[in-house]
Amino acid sequence: MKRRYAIGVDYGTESGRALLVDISTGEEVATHVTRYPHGVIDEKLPGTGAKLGHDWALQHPDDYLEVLRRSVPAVVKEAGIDPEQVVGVGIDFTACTMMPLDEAGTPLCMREEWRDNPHSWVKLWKHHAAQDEATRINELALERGEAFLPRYGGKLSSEWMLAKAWQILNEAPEVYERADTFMEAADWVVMQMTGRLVRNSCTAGYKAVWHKRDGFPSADFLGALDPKLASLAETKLRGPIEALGSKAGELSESMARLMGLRAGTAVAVGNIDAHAMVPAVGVVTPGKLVMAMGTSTCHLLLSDREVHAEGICGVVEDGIVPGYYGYEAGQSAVGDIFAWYVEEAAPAYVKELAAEEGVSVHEWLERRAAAAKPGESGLLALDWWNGNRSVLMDADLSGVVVGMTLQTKPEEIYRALLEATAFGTRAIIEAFERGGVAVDELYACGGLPQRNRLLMQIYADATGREIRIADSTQTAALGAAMFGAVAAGAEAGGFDSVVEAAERMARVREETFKPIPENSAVYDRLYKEYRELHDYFGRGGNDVMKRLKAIKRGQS
Ligand SMILES: Nc1ncnc2c1ncn2[C@@H]1O[C@H](COP(=O)(O)OP(=O)(O)O)[C@@H](O)[C@H]1O
Ligand SMILES: O=C(CO)[C@H](O)[C@H](O)COP(=O)(O)O
Repeated sequence: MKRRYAIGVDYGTESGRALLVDISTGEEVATHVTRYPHGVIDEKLPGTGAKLGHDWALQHPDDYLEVLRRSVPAVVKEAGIDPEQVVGVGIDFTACTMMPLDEAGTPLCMREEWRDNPHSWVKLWKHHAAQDEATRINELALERGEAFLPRYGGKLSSEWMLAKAWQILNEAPEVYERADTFMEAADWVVMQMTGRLVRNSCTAGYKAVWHKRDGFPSADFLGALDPKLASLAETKLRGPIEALGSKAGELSESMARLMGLRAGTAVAVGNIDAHAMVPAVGVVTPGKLVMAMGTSTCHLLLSDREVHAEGICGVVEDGIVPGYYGYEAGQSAVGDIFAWYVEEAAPAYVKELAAEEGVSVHEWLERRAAAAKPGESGLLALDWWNGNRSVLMDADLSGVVVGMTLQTKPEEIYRALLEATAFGTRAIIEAFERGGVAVDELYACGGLPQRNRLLMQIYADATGREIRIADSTQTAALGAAMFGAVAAGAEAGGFDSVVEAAERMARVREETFKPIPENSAVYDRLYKEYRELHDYFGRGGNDVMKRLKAIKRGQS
């Protein structure tokens, strides 16, 4: 019998990548990355050059199609296979990455008359300019005792659909009026491939506050925010919501030509990047916390019970693996904090030495930082360079490094930043456990674990837990490919469930990172200090971060 393959397309923050996988072994046969031509649009609008506000982050929808045009044919060509052998395609995406569409499904920013309006563009997950709306949503939901609020740890994020849609209404009512629908980019790309408007239960559940039985927040609640929002759920968020693993449809003739595949190939409903990684590391049962570590980190956990606890970004039934409650928590910047240091703060001499030694600045700093012991630098940092989205859920919080002196070295600051993110993860694990959701094992995947060994050792030491690492460097794309194979179903050469797909296709490395007891002892002490700083700056002990942001925005 001919070998059978599935293609997963992973849409990250800066680029999209396609992965062609043999579905009976999980072998990753070919991969291709396309950087988004417009990247992250956070300073000025393409074309007009109009300046964007603080905390804005947009994208260009055609960049997503560019990934299908370039990367999909490239993996088929590299593998030298017949497109007939590809049984299914799945995609995963950053989320909530949303856009307004017209009746034909065209993003408003792709229409001449709307492209000058920044609100017509795709709002990327890390667009944080809707914090005012998020704060008001949370205040009203708390006041009214809305049942959905506890499922999201007591606070909805400014990154999510309601806050972003409301920001459009507040700042560009004409765009809000003109939008026929608001869609997640994941669903829009699936709609381009299949011609069907199908929303996926994962982004709907985690990012648009949709519940399997209760649906979206009520018209009464939405209308109390603003009467114009009352019909949001049944109008601009309308459309069938289908469970992960479902087939959204089949590849249309025109898209099949563009992607170099067979028309009629099964296409899975979209998924969130981090959530797709869970079955891809073989996690299909409770108690195993999967850390999807890249630009940001998402923490994902399955459980057979629903509890409501601080620190949980969302709990969604069937939201990750059917049959379980899926929990999400997360840190809105991790790799992005290290990138900030390397690009904006590391001194020129570090960059020169790294270049002389032929290593990246990250590697140079990691090597130096690894030579020190925990606590030796006298530094402690908070990991809020892009706000806090678990436990405190507040995009207006910012970064801190305490303990700097004239002797402080760049590699010490770099290490303190790595440690800060590990402490942020420990705070999340403790919040899960306080809430009654067990965390027995840790799994790490995403771009960071295989790039930075010191980081993984620090995580093991700071959490006191052994960490298993994904074997794939493309875990999200592998997970998306699995869902593509499930969308095809066993009859068409795929699988009938994601559990079956995981048995065949998932892999973790033999080597694990184990905590070193003497390091853990020091980190226990540093973590105690971290908690003090965390509560002081994050729970109202000193709101200096918010006041500084207000001054920066020119508010009184
Ligand atoms: N050696 C390294 N150590 C720590 N961070 C790194 C290293 N190399 C790259 N990074 C960070 O990894 C992040 C990208 O992670 P990746 O998983 O590839 O992307 P994404 O999250 O967008 O899918 C960037 O923020 C970058 O700063
Ligand atoms: O919110 C998220 C998932 O719920 C992700 O953090 C977001 O999609 C960005 O992912 P990445 O760090 O891989 O670019």
